[in-house]
Amino acid sequence: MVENNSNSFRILKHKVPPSNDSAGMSLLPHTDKNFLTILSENEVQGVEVLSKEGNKWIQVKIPTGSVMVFVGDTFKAWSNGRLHAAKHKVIMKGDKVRYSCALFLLPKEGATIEVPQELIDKDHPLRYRPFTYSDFVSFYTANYGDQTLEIFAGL
Ligand SMILES: O=C(O)CCC(=O)C(=O)O
Ligand SMILES: [Fe+2]
Repeated sequence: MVENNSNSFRILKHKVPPSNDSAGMSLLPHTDKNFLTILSENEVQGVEVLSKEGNKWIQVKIPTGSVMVFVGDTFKAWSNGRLHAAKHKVIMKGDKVRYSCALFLLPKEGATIEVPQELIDKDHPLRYRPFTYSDFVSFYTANYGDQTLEIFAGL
């Protein structure tokens, strides 16, 4: 599915918040919709990740020379929900601009995202119906919201 896949590369500039005392929401809470994201940042941190329990935002400092990897909703679906797609956001504080580079790995065009039989058993019943990434993204663009994957493909 990810063999001969396509990728999308993005450089984001997060501006300094209006006053040094204020903290600015620079990217709203979301899960990535793609398969996997590889993220690097300059020395200006700002990513916060929601704990799996959903009750705590954790500030993340990506060590210099390292990258952060996010499981996207598509990978979560393919794994039958065994992998967690962490919700994250960007909060800007201080007086330095943040630059981040993100490589978004997308499923092969037209590929059906379908849970492999090996990942389904009595303790892990099938949680997601098969879908294509482009249908999922179209649904997401038309219905921005929190539980997009569950609403779109959840069983
Ligand atoms: O800019 C960042 O640090 C995060 C970017 C991000 O989460 C995204 O583009 O999906
Ligand atoms: Fe993201």
